[in-house]
Amino acid sequence: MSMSLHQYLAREESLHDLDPVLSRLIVSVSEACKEISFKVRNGALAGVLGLAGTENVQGEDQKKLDVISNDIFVDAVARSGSVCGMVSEEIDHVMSVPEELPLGPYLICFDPLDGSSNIDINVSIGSIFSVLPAVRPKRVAADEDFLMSGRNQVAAGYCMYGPQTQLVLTFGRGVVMFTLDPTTGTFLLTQENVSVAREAKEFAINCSNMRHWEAPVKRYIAELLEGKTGVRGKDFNMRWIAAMVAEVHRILQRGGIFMYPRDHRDLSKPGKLRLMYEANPMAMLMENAGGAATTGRMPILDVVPQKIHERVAVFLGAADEVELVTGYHREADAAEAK
Ligand SMILES: O=P(O)(O)OC[C@H]1O[C@](O)(COP(=O)(O)O)[C@@H](O)[C@@H]1O
Ligand SMILES: [Mg+2]
Ligand SMILES: [Mg+2]
Repeated sequence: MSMSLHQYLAREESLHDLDPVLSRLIVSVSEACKEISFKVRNGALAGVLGLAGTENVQGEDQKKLDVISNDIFVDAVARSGSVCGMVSEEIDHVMSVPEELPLGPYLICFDPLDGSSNIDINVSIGSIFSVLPAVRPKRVAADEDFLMSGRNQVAAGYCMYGPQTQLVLTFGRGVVMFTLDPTTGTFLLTQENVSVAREAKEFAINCSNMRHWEAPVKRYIAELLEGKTGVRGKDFNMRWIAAMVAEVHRILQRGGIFMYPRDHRDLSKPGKLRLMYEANPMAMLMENAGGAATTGRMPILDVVPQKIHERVAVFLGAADEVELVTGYHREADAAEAK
């Protein structure tokens, strides 16, 4: 009989002094994910497909499920009594906890629904979360409270709504996976010690942006595409699910590298993905699974954000591949500096 999420958290509390308040936050997140999962499963029957008719702070069209998932997350987390501030992809400002609810010592950042373009086509989507310590817990949270590097994360994870609903979690002591038992509504531990091999034979990148990439990315991908006949001397396969959660999940299960590089279209945007609720939690999971995660120039977890919705270039997965493409950036930058 597998261990439930509650039993796992109790074990962590006794073995590793996991803060019970942090446990409670994770339980609240898991409850939010369960509720989102039920809505996703029912799709059109629950009236959750299609556009909401609004835009988020990133100027993206919000889907109904983006808005619904955000509301579910905000409500569950605020009521947990474990946080004193929330940042969501869908809300431009930092959210404080309402007066009538208790405050806790943590901050949470989340992407309530990742892979939005997959919602209406019944392909895997997910939710991503990152937990930070609040330096000074206070009733009115401010942007500055959140502006610390991802190294400070005390927990991170995602929930994937695919053929199965799976919750993947790290407290900085390895990566564990839970699968939602749909008959009992319980998350059960299905994998411990998740690890990513150093080598890879699969890569994921949106090749339609190739003409906009920087030279080191073009070089790296060209070499992968040359396969056995090129400098790499082996063939690589390619995948693109268009949901970071699903790409990361595949890498945690069978290896590979995922990339969303910056490009030359809008130099004010250092990438598409957002640091605080997409890149940081996935980077913490990768490093805890023995993989790596960089911006092409530095470890993602060392980036100190200037703003809560900051974007960043992402290269994550198999350590050897991430090191190689990061080295290509280093070489290109050094040549340019000469
Ligand atoms: O449109 P593209 O280039 O395929 O981008 C897909 C990427 O955008 C994202 O969907 C962005 O996340 P949101 O859906 O939360 O905005 C990533 O999950 C994914 O990797
Ligand atoms: Mg996302
Ligand atoms: Mg999203």
